[in-house]
Amino acid sequence: MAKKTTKKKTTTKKAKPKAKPKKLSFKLSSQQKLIFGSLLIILGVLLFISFLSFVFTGKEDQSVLSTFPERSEEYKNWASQLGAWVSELFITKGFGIPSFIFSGLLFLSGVYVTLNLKKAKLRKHWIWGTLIVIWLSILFGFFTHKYDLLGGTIGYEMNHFFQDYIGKIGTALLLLFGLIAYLAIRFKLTGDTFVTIFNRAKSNIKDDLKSETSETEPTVVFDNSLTEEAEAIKSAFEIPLDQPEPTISNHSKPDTKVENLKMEVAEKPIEETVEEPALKIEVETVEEEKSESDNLSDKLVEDFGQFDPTLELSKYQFPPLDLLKKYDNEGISIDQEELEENKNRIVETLSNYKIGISSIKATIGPTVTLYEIVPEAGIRISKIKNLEDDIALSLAALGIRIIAPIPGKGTIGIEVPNKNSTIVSMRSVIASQKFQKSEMQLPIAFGKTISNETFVVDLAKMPHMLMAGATGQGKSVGLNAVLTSLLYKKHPAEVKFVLVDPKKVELTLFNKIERHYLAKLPDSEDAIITDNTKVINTLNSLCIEMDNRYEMLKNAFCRNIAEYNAKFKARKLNPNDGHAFLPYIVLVVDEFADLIMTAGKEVETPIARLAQLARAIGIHLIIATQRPSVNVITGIIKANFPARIAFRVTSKIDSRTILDGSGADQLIGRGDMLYTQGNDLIRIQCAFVDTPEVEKITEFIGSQKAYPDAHLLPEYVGEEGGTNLDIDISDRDKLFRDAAEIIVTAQQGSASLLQRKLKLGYNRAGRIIDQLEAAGIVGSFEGSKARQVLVPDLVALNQLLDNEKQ
Ligand SMILES: Nc1ncnc2c1ncn2[C@@H]1O[C@H](COP(=O)(O)OP(=O)(O)OP(=O)(O)O)[C@@H](O)[C@H]1O
Repeated sequence: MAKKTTKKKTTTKKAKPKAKPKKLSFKLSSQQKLIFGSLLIILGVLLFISFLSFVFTGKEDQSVLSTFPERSEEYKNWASQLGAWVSELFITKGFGIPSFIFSGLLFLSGVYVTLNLKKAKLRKHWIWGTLIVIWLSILFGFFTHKYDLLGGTIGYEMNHFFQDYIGKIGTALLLLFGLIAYLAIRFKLTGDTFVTIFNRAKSNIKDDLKSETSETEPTVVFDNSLTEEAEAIKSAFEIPLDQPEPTISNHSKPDTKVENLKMEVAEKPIEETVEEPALKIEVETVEEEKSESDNLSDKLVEDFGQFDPTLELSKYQFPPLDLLKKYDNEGISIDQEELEENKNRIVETLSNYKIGISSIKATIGPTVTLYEIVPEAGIRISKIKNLEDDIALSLAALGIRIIAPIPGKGTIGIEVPNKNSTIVSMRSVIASQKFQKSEMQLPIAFGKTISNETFVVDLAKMPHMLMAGATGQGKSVGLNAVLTSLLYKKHPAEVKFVLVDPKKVELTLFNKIERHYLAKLPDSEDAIITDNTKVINTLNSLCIEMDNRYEMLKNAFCRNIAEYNAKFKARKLNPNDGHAFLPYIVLVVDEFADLIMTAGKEVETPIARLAQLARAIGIHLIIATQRPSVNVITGIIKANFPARIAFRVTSKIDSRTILDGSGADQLIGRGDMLYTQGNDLIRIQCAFVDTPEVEKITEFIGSQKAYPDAHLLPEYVGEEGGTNLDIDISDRDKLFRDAAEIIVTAQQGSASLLQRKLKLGYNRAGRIIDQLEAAGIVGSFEGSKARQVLVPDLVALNQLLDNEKQ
């Protein structure tokens, strides 16, 4: 049995690669490459011959060309009818003489295919070759005044086209620009290169001049008919030679003419030093080019670009904003009368308790207005905090919350619900710049804050979220807002959802995007999990996925999924070594209380494990519950879910369970919520997204091309052992003895009793019953009746179990 499980577990790990859909590729064998390559070479040569002969015989063939294909006609072209016809097409009707380049490209393609060289380079040759043909054709067309072989019809016509719009000079300049652009891109020429070339030319000219002067000097020196000036030059040259250390008297002697000449001579060595740096610059550029193509991954990126995970669904279109509804009463309207009335009442109530106010300010939000007051000096904050109920009474309003003091400000806040609340539409938050321009990994647009700002948070940073609220207060709408935000921002390749919906109706709409965005177990039919027993398998499968991902991260020397994916995109990780692009996985559980009630520890343990460890590898949990009681949100779960959202709850205790403080009980419902990520509480009006809107979005996505299947999670074989009665003692469940005691004490052999008492899932309880049957503690299965208990009391049970050990 033990062996069986390990075997199955190893298959589960291997099952992962199955999830990757294979890419379709068209590959030729080596023989096929040789055949295809040589065909291209021959075609290239034939094309060249046809073109060449067309230059000489083209005119003679003109008369018969119109009759093609006529077998009886005689053609002068060396490649006969086809040759003449193709040449006419390329040269006369096409690009003229530059068409020769096409024959060269065809030949080159043959060589590339035969020798199996890099296709990316060949592609470059074709692109550049074609551009050169066009450019040359226009250039030749520039100099001809009628259709001819040089530039072809295209060259001639394009020239006229340009000249009609920008004139002859404009066309010439355009051609020059084409040449410069080509040189700059193809040969990586820069302004510096021209400076270097210019400097080199300059120094060459100077060298020439220098040698010229040195050639003329001897004639001056040794000429017998020396003029006075030449004599002076001679003496000037001679001074340093005769006297290595010239004295001042020597310099003072010569006349001004000699001095001038001396200056010229002295300038020469200075000019020579200027030449050197120009040479140095040249050497440096050469070095740079050499060191570029060392790294394999850089080369791969250069040839194929960065890895694009969205390539398989490259035509995928994100849902447009129009699918979301616009509401009439969206904008905030200021009701001056209401503001004044509330202000007066607040001031009045406080003054009744002898609390003076030095200033008051109002910030109007979509559902609530915040009155910020600064009390007079010497007033205790706790005194105001205790007046919550009195202020609520005087304002005759529900949902009054006092924040004393407002963190980061020296004021006290009193939140009063507006008489007419405005709807925060999903459309308005999705369309906001804050959301659209966010660089977050998993951005969520929740709604608007009290100061009417769009509230966007990153789920990846949270990293898990707990959501609670009494029924009908906006939890499901909140979950839909989260999912909609991600659908508007993330490509199907980047994020996958695991949806658990015990209520069976809340998330069904997302079935339509199963093959785009959902993840499921390999052999399950529906991607959305509604059956509690399947949840346990899925959670355990996510734990395996987590372990697998950690292994991949470890092998890639990465600390988190963002680093890993960046490395994978830069082609630094080889898919043949088991690496793959990792999408984020978001697990959404719509009713957690129900799960805990039916499966207890079996659900709690993997959830806690995922919550503790999964943040780095991109698995994030969102758990919602109607009943935020301590046996649902246990200490271990709470500790690992720093981000909490509370919709309205019915009691202060519930509010404390979810937020570690009161406040959620004072909300007004309909999407009014409090958000905390550890410290401050932020009051937000959740964006409203209705079912028809979600339906439209999922339909829009669902109608597009999808992956062949939902994203498959690793297979998990649970502890369902079947009814094997020879169960080994060592294989027994850890809770076997506890279960036996419960059954014997109650004298009732039912699995549901164990489920309740031990908080077990159905599968595990059933398996323990099987083990109890094998041990002879309970009788065999009797249909709907409970099994018979064969051991009368605990003493007998202890005896039986002790005997087994011997
Ligand atoms: N953000 C919102 N803005 C305006 N109205 C809202 C908002 N959220 C919820 N509502 C209103 O409250 C109703 C109930 O919301 P929702 O179905 O989300 O509650 P729930 O907490 O999921 O309830 P249950 O637990 O019973 O499913 C909605 O039909 C809608 O009319």
